[in-house]
Amino acid sequence: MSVAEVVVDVPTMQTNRPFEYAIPNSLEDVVVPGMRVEVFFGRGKRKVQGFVMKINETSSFSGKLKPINRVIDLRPVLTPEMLKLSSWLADETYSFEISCLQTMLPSVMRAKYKQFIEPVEEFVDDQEVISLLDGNPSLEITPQMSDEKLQLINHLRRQNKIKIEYVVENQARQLKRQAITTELNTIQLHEQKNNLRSNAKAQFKLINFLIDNLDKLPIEMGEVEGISRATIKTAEKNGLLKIVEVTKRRKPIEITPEQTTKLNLTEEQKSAVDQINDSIDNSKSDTFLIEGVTGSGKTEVYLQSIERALKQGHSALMLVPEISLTPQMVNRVTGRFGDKVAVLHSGLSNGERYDEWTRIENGEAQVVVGARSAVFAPLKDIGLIIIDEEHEASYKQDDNPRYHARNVALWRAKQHKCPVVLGSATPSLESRARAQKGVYHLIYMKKRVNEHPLPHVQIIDMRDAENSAVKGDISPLLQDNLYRAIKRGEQAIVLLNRRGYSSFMMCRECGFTLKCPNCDVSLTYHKDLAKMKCHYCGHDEPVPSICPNCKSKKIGFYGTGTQNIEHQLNEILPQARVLRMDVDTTHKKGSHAKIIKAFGDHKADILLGTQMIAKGLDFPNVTLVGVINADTTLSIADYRASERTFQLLTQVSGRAGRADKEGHVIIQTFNPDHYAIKDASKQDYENFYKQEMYLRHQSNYTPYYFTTLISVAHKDEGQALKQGYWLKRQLQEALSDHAILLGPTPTMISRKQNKYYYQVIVKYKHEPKLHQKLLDILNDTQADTKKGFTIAIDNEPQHID
Ligand SMILES: Nc1ncnc2c1ncn2[C@@H]1O[C@H](COP(=O)(O)OP(=O)(O)OP(=O)(O)O)[C@@H](O)[C@H]1O
Ligand SMILES: [Zn+2]
Ligand SMILES: [Zn+2]
Repeated sequence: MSVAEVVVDVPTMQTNRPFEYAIPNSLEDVVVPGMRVEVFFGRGKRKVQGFVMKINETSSFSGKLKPINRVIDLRPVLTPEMLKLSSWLADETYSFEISCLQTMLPSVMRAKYKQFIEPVEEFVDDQEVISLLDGNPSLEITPQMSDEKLQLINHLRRQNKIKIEYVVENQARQLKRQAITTELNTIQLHEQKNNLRSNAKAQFKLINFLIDNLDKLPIEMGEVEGISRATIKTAEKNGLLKIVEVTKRRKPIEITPEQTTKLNLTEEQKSAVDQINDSIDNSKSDTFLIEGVTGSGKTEVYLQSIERALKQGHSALMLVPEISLTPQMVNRVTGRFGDKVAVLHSGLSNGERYDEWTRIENGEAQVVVGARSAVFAPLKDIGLIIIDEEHEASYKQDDNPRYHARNVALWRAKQHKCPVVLGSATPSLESRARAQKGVYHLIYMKKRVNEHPLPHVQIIDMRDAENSAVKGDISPLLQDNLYRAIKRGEQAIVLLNRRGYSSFMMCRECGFTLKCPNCDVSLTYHKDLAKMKCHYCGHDEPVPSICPNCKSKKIGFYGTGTQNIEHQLNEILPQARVLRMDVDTTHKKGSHAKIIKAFGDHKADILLGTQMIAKGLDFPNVTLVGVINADTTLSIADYRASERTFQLLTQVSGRAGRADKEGHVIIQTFNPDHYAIKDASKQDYENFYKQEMYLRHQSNYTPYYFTTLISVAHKDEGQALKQGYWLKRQLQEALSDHAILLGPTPTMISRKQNKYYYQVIVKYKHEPKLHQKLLDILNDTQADTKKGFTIAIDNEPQHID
């Protein structure tokens, strides 16, 4: 009798290891690693889900093992590589292995779903298949199914005669769409048309539509434009057409872009591609850091390296920040590799994501483009992993497991013996420092493609009399340049690093600001709702007309939002067409892509937006970039404030003058002498790197020190603080004198969701005992005496608030 090692879905420290279960004889062939099973867990008869990690011939346990109750999946949902990765990830991120396993699953398999068996096309007439399906087109798999039947299913699946499909319950219906078709031919349709009464205009139009599209039928109802449902129904009654159900193929790439071919590489591009290809050819897991100025053509380097990997029979994975997953970027990749590409991002429905996942898993798609979680794509034999805009904070997940996609990519590259390419115009200090030490290979791309010059950048001091005298936030110089760019028929991008109409309300009489009663953060005015809203917990309340504190009427908005700037632009340049892109205009699915397309088609002159417009966009007609308030990111309470400011300004400046016309950038600031702003204006990453490294060294920050942030939370503030001190004492025991321990301090937003948060920060260089100590602390917080507390451990936090 074989034994399965199962990680159960009980996220506690005590259960954070595999448990042994007997595989009943009837399931002997069915159970394989990577499948989910149902088992009884604990003393009570509690049914839980678990992942089969391993199968052994014998057990190390002397007593009687409980048997596996039933299998949940009839095929493995995780590859052996993913199983191995989960153990490493759990350790690396101080998470439970079960959380890591769940994270790697496509979301459809975490939701409520049904499993169906369908025949593989060539085997529709196979006798065994027919008898299994009982003559039906598909068969639902239920928990009541007999083991014999499961074995037969498994047998047929291994022979590739049937396939198993997952369908999310509430989406199952969406898979079927109504469509129209007809049994009449062209001649018969023309006859019908001639028989119509002269006033039957709608029917006339419908018949014409059928005649024109005869070869495309059946056509989904939704795609029949300008013809009402009633018209279709009437036609159906008259025998003109039939309404049928069709299965909608959920494919996220709707427009097939034009096929593109290799560009002739520049010297710098060629040198980069050669180095990467050499590693691909020799199966070396090297890490390259491409430090390439904006517009230096990094994407072409990625594409030609991917091509090499494919040519060698490998697959390739390309990660981009969620916000850069625009049709522009996706088209560049699909334009080159067509159907071989699968795209994964959060805008997909569960069904779409499942379809893409399946195409990757069965080898149909060999190139994956996706945001952070695509790093878990079940690709086999990876030949190259690319991380574009490698400095982006969004590659780190904010909740458990707090993994960094870069680290996961490096782990996978070792398994697959393939290179990793990190690319950015503004690399993270960590990566750049690693390249300095020779851990990564540094590749410079210092010139823009075709010798296009970098944009000319002007810094505007907003403290100057001329600028402070203007009503509003747009300096005379920026106004003038916007006017002239538009007059020349060119386009401009205006960046404002804020959200909402005005960020918060303040009384100019007593200084009172309106705050969230739960969260201790300022409430934000939302014009669409005409309400004040909390960005953390969603609390909202009406806009006050008098100060709740001193009853003065001088309470008003403070700060500026994109809607306000849009209003100002409309006043100053009434002839300019402005497109606004921020959280409010992009929350609907697909709206982000629509705005970018409209701007690309020159349906607007100015693209105004928050930091989401700063990266990756490539519009040849944009010659002017304006930054309204460069200082916002400088004032965030985080040691990375300068780095973030430099990155943002360099990236957004890089949107100007990417093609034949020269670019011009105007940065408005109250801190014109700050090095982050000055270096960004020269696109001088190397100088910024030197200065910032010096300051990090002075104050013992990353990359000179490692950082771990541990936070505790409790409903009672006193309890949270007490726990913070307990945490500190625990850590002190394990750490040497060289480590730096900060806190406990309340976090800036100390009352998120009605809980008080206290945090302790450890800065260290070499502390061999720290890792185990943190695991022990996690273990201790599971004790009954610690009920009501939550603890979070964040290795190398991306922001500290
Ligand atoms: N070898 C080449 N010949 C001609 N045009 C090229 C070549 N390589 C790239 N380009 C074009 O140059 C432009 C800029 O390239 P790309 O967008 O890849 O730059 P990038 O390095 O990714 O910049 P950013 O960091 O700003 O996103 C694109 O329009 C691209 O099509
Ligand atoms: Zn709140
Ligand atoms: Zn007041």
